[in-house]
Amino acid sequence: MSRLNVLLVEDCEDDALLILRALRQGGFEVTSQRVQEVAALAEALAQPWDVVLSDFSILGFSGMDALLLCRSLQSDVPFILVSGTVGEEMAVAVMKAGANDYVMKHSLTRLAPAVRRELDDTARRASLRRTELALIDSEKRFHAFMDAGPFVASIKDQDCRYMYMNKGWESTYGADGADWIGRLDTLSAAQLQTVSLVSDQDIVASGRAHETIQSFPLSGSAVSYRKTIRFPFIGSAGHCLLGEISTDVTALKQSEETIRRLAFLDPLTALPNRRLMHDRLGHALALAHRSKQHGALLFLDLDNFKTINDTHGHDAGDQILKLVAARLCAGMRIQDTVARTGGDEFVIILEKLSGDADIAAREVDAIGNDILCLTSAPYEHDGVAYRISASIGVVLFCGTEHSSDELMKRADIALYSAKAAGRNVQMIFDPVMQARVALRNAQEEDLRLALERQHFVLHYQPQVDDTGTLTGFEALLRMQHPGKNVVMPDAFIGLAEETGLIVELGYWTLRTACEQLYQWSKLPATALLTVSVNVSARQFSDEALVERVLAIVQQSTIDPARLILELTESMMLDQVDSTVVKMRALRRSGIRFSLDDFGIGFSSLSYLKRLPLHEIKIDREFVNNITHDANDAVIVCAIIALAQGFGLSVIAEGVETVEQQVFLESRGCHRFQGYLFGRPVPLPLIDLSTLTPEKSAVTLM
Ligand SMILES: Nc1nc2c(ncn2[C@@H]2O[C@H](COP(=O)(O)OP(=O)(O)OP(=O)(O)O)[C@@H](O)[C@H]2O)c(=O)[nH]1
Repeated sequence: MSRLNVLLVEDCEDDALLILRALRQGGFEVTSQRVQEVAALAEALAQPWDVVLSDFSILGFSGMDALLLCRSLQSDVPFILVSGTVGEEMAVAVMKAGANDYVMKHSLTRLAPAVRRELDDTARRASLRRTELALIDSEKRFHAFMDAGPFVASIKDQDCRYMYMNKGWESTYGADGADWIGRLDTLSAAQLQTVSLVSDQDIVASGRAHETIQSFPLSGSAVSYRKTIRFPFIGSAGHCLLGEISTDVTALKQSEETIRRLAFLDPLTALPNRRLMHDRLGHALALAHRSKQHGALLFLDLDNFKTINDTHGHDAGDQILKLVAARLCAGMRIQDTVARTGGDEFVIILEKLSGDADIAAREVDAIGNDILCLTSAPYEHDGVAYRISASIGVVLFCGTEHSSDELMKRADIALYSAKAAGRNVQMIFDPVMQARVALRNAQEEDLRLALERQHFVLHYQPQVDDTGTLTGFEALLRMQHPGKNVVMPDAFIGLAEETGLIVELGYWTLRTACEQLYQWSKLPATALLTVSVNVSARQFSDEALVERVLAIVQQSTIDPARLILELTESMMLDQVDSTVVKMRALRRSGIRFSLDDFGIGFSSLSYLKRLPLHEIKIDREFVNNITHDANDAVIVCAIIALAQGFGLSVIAEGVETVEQQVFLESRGCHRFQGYLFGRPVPLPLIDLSTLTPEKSAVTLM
């Protein structure tokens, strides 16, 4: 039994009972309300009903009135006219006005089936309506989504004609979508190829998705990049449709490009960096192997580039590096690689040289000379002219006999030789070079170990005044491996300078000398002795020099006035200003300075004026000859007069004979150092036992 909630518009109670009975007999479990006035009908229609059954002639209003009221208040409820009197014509009019059916009172057996049918129809209509609404809603959502997203979308039919496009499509292509519905795309096969696309027809035929990154100019702006996914799918009619979604990946592509640049290009010159150079070298080796042609690897390093930075600033240095890079690129062939691998280092890879080694060497030689010429031509930046040269190390290759690492090592060795040969030259690698470098490396290692294992000692050479009184010592560095002979500085200082080890060696010397000075300071007889220590140019240019020297002096608790640092003239050449600043800072603490080897270098009176010196040391070269070379004698006299003029102390080194001493004394030099008074000797050989505070006298054993 199905439930039925009936609104009965009937003024005859008997008829109403008959109608309800017919419904129950027809299988309904009926609940009902009967109305017979318009007001009551309107009130009843405020509630939902399954069906409205209405007589046609009711007291005071007609079935037509009931129908119209019903439609205005509940448009969808089934309305069935149940009447005994209405004529055919009226019945048709009522049906046209929206009644669902018409049943005569004398054939009420029709009523229940008519009601059931109407209930079914109403349910179907409601379901259809719901589907329709859902569809409208879904379509609205689809459009809202497709138009709001940052992408371009379109759908084409099985003939590849446009069926749909979103707002993104319209704005990207600047076209009205409506004009394109039903049309085909107009890109030719060649155009499709240039943007790596296959035709719509091919995609439909293959049934496979196609994906690509497209780059094309858009709306006059720079190049934009779009990723396009085109995929076939089956539409409602079983046809294969084509969907296309493109997203703007410009920013992504730009980021990728930036990452690529950072990873492989040198940011200053935009040349390939070391990593990319390595990769290109690998390819060049493979090519040389296949083609049996030679290639060459050139390491180029600018000469004394540091001077440009120091004199004109880092920015000017950068500009010169860029100009050098531009010249190198302009001077090379298209197949060659120019890379920047570090500060002022460039690498050039030459490919496709001759298969004959001699000819290839001549080719490289010519190219290398061209590079030397083009790099050494003057540069101009900001109205200033710059000159710089380069040194080049070259290694030839053919095939993959040597790894790229080995080739780079060899080019580096050749470059080192070019630098050692005086710069502004190119050197082609040869095995003798390699042996020399191996030897040098071994010596460097030896030096490093010697420093680490404390295989250095200080020898002390006395300095005396004209009464023969010991005034102090010069501390002199020697290398001494256990059980071996003493090695003089000439054998290792050059290498120590080159490798930078001289700096640490210098601090070691200073520390050791200060410790000794402290030992002497504890005894009254030796308390006034001074110690002179040589400081190399490289050490003096150490940023931390002042700090470290003061720390050593402080730690050893010596009187700084007993320490004399010996500088050479040559170190004034490049960096007078910074040297003066450092000297003054140390001078303030009491440390004194002696100018070593005076007279042999580029002595300038202006140094003597500017430097906070305490003493000038006359070089042994002049002292040696003073008794038999008139020129040297004149120079020595001038140096002594100069020192006196500037109020500086003067000491002569290399004094070996009494004649020399007498000469010097007669000219006003009263302090001496030389074999006449004592050779440099290790500490245990110095006997200070006879010294008294009044008159120092040193006996050398
Ligand atoms: N302006 C600038 N200088 C740099 C850059 N990278 C490194 N340098 C400097 O380049 C110089 C390279 O010096 P080196 O090659 O060791 O020495 P050099 O003065 O060229 O002398 P030689 O090579 O021995 O002839 C150093 O002073 C670095 O500080 C850079 O990107 N810009």
